[in-house]
Amino acid sequence: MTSVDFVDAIALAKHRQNFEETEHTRAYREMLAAVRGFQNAVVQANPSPEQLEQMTTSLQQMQAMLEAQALPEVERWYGRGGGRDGKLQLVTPQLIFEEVEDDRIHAHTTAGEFYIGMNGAMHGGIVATIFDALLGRMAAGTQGRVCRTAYLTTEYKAITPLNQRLDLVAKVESVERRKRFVTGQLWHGDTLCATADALFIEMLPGQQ
Ligand SMILES: CCCCCCCC/C=C\CCCCCCCC(=O)SCCNC(=O)CCNC(=O)[C@H](O)C(C)(C)COP(=O)(O)OP(=O)(O)OC[C@H]1O[C@@H](n2cnc3c(N)ncnc32)[C@H](O)[C@@H]1OP(=O)(O)O
Repeated sequence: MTSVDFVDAIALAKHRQNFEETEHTRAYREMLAAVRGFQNAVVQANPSPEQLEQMTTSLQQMQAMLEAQALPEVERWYGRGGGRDGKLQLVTPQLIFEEVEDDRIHAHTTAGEFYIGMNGAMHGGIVATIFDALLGRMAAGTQGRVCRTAYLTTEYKAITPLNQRLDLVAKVESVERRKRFVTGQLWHGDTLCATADALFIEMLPGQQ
């Protein structure tokens, strides 16, 4: 099968749900953790000209190595492995799922410096991205329903800190036909930093 066969979102999701945790994929997870560490370090340093030259050369070499092995989406490990430790992805800080029920999720995360907005606060787009991932997972529920975001509204109530545990709560408020209305909260201790409400639509066979 090629990526062209997977214009159908349900078929693609179903195929990608079969993900085996092996030593090899654990090593991939570790590599992604190293990339996160690198991202955090790279935003914090002003390297010397020599260090920059060395870094650029090494990075270009690694990029070429990976480009030579690029695969269609359907075959990639990236974006899969959605267990307690969340998916293998880099677009949000790692989400750790503590409890996943069909109408409620408790999760937590800690965002490194890479996700900075300004003055120690998390970037607002990242807060919204965390909610998209969390509420998308909520819409999927325990059945793994394949849904897409129709809208997502985020309210920023207090600065979301970096490098500190953040607690995430998601809830299904109501369900009408293919529509799932879901809400989310992002807490730092007793401080409610952000809230979201969203509508997710369950995909029909044949939809992308
Ligand atoms: C056993 C364990 C298993 C575990 C499994 C784990 C699985 C984990 C899975 C995942 C976790 C992570 C998940 C991440 C999630 C990320 C998701 C994204 O970011 S998706 C990218 C961004 N979103 C888009 O690109 C969508 C673009 N929009 C569209 O494609 C369409 O508009 C779509 C599909 C959303 C709806 O189109 P239509 O043609 O299918 O449906 P129509 O008829 O238009 O709408 C259906 C109903 O919804 C309402 N509706 C649609 N959009 C609305 C809106 N914006 N506001 C209000 N109502 C809306 C309509 O009025 C209609 O309502 P009425 O049933 O008639 O009452």
